[in-house]
Amino acid sequence: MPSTTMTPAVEVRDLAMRYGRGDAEVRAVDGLSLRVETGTVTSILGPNGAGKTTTIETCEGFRRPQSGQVRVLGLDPVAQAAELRPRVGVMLQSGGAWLGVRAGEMLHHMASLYANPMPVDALVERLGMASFARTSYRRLSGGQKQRLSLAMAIVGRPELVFLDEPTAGLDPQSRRATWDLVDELRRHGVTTVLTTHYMDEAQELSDHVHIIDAGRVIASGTPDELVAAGAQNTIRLRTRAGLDTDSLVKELPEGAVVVETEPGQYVLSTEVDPGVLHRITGWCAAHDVLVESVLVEHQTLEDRFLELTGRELR
Ligand SMILES: Nc1ncnc2c1ncn2[C@@H]1O[C@H](COP(=O)(O)OP(=O)(O)OP(=O)(O)O)[C@@H](O)[C@H]1O
Repeated sequence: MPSTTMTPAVEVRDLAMRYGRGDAEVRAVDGLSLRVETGTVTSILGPNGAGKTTTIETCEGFRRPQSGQVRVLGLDPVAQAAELRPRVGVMLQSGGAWLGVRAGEMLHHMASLYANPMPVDALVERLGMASFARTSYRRLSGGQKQRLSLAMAIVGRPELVFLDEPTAGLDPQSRRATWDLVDELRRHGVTTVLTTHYMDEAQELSDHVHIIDAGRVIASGTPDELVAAGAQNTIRLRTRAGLDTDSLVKELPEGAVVVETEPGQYVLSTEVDPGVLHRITGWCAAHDVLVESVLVEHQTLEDRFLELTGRELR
């Protein structure tokens, strides 16, 4: 694990970003600080609207910090954009290519902008792009655009790469190929900053995770550290939809969280002992609630996320 005294690949200090003014003002980022250590895969997770994209776009140099400071590879991403461009790869969620250009041509063009690009044909093979290399950008499916966009981000052999939801909408095989690629980048010392809505992806790939909510970092650590810091257990309860979760949570130990993740499915983050289970079933009986199933499990990163934010990632 790299030493924390090294210059971090990304350092964000007390960043604040707003959109609009007056009554319409939105504080998208509100005093956010985080570090991404060199050579790590670091995930930024948060519910919709938490401020992830705004933070990442500021790191990429697309937005100027309104207050606070951002350093990328020790440089200012706006003032020193020209110096950073050959060293940083950016995977955009959409766009970045001309509509009429063929996927393979676009990648060759991108490669030609760098001094020492990866061999394009090998990358095309690697990401399973051969079948659509001669297809024009406008005819690519969403998943094919994702793969092209990933290839464009890494073809120049960047030291640091920002991947915004790299596997959204991909089939399991392409998803696995992307994971393998991120792993290989790490083995070559490349730093990856990832946003994802898939918790299994964050858990599998990340050395470090920052959880963002309402424009701030609310928890950071390795996936294991984050889980270890939470309630040890999760109770999954299946019954009818629309239970009064505020009333149910009063039966649980202090600090417990109850979230209805889908109609009729509840996740209870709480310490568990036989008395707690007894109180839950007692509450159900008192409220005429027939329980279909109760499962007690160890907490996962996804459960920890629910416990911290009270919301699902999607
Ligand atoms: N161009 C904009 N104009 C006005 N408000 C915006 C703009 N872009 C984002 N916001 C608002 O800023 C807040 C943070 O948005 P941001 O896109 O950074 O969050 P996010 O964590 O990336 O969300 P998601 O997971 O939905 O992509 C949200 O409330 C969003 O509605």
